[in-house]
Amino acid sequence: IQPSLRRSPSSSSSLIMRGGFTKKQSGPARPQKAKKRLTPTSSPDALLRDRHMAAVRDAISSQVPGLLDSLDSRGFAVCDNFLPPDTVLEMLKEADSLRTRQKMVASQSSRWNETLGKVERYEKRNVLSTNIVGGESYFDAPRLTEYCVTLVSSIPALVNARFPDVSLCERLHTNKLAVCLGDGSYYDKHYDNSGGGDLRKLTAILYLQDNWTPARAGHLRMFLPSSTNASVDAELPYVDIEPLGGRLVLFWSDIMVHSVCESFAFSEADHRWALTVWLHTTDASLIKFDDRMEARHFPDLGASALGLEG
Ligand SMILES: O=C(O)CCC(=O)C(=O)O
Ligand SMILES: [Fe+2]
Repeated sequence: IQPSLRRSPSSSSSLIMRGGFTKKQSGPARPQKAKKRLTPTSSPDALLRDRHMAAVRDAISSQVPGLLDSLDSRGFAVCDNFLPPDTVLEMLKEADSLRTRQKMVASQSSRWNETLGKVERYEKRNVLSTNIVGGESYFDAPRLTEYCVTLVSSIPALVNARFPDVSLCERLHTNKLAVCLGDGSYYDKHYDNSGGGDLRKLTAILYLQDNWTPARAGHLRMFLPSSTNASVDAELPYVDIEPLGGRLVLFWSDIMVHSVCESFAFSEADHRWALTVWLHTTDASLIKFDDRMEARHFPDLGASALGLEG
């Protein structure tokens, strides 16, 4: 069975970018050179860049090791105040300026169309997104770009040391900055890894919205891997995670089913912002497919795919 047929809807992130940038481009240095550049220079831009990357690196080295136990036992981990509030606010301002400058587009996803018998693309209602690409676009969103680059250069070593069957790549990643504009916007249940050669292995989401309140809702609903002896009809257990600004959520892209609950915005300040970085594995054979979980969460899809392929 083609895994790609069995994964729907999946989140979209077609663009693969390198962790670092080439010399010609104006973004931050390649990871291995970043240290050298931390020495103060006279350029205010370079100082801001180095300070921000150092803050993200510090957050990773101090927080991520403590998240690995939870990642191991539950498939996901949550870290509050991953970055200092003023850093998150700076990133939020940058993100919102991408929105107001109309650099974000209607976010797409894919789902199984039973009638057509194929996976179809569709626009998520009231959700805009963009990819952070660096290079010439670095100055559109310098702090967001530096955040993505630093994650991909610093997280893999920590995760790989703990999980030998993960092999995260320190160079390639995909990312997405997304904003839910409210009015009940939501994401259907999905796996991030959409199969068919998708190398995404670890999802890291940083929420940016300020002063979240329960009325805004928009929880990330994380379905828990069920025990092997649970009956097929048993309730699917889940945890609802509030999208609090500064909160980092890590989970396995290939095995964790999740959705985003309806969110509401009473003003533009209430928009729900998420910056997602997907870390890739270097070895496609390490992507896991749990047929049982897929059948339980997507029974129609599983039957269709089986029918098609069989
Ligand atoms: O924003 C979130 O909480 C999750 C988003 C998500 O599931 C995705 O982009 O694939
Ligand atoms: Fe997702």
